[in-house]
Amino acid sequence: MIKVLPIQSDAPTKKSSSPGRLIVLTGPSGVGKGTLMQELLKRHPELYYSVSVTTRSPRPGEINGENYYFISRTKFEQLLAQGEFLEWAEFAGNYYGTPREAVLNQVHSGKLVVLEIELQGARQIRSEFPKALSIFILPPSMNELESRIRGRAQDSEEAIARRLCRAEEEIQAAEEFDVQIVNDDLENALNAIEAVLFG
Ligand SMILES: Nc1ncnc2c1ncn2[C@@H]1O[C@H](COP(=O)(O)OP(=O)(O)OP(=O)(O)O)[C@@H](O)[C@H]1O
Ligand SMILES: Nc1nc2c(ncn2[C@@H]2O[C@H](COP(=O)(O)O)[C@@H](O)[C@H]2O)c(=O)[nH]1
Repeated sequence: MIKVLPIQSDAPTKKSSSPGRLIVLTGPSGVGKGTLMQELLKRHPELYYSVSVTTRSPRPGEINGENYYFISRTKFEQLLAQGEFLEWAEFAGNYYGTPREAVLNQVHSGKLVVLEIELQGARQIRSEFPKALSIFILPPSMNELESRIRGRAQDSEEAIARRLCRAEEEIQAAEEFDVQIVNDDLENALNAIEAVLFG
């Protein structure tokens, strides 16, 4: 089940005259959001990538504080009760959330802040922060999506099935977002994102 925390309705851009802005990068698991994000950060180090909090176990090579802040469910629920998340969701059996304070501070200081998040969180940000720019990343096909998730070789069969099932649902929602980009050729997709962000 997906649950979303209601968040305050004051959009950060209303509090500052700076050009800071929230950018939402969403799309199904395995579509390549993280890969695109890494490349974007290499090309545009001025972007601020919001490191999420999760109760998922780290995958091999993932670093606490860099890929995610990995915490227990009890700790997540405590932070949630304290209103520490800008948005949060339960996805494939784990909690994920965006740290509120760090993100809003960066937006207020004039940064483009990118949230790489799943559908329910993206919807919540869109509804609470109407000036946020939202980009939905689509796979070239469901077969290609499955082979990317399998190729990553970091999820159990059960997790793969859950992610693919959820992906079907998420793709139906693509049109809700400002821009849709197919991540077929990586370079083309990157160029399309850059065009949207920087004109
Ligand atoms: N354009 C592309 N062509 C081929 N393979 C790609 C492309 N983009 C990403 N991949 C590969 O697909 C796999 C999944 O990518 P990635 O982990 O970035 O997806 P994701 O959307 O961030 O997933 P999640 O939301 O589950 O974190 C990786 O092995 C990555 O190398
Ligand atoms: N709503 C949120 N979704 C998030 C956040 N951080 C990551 N995600 C999304 O979760 C799924 C699964 O991620 P994985 O790393 O376990 O493969 C994926 O779609 C991520 O984009 C968050 O803070 N909030």
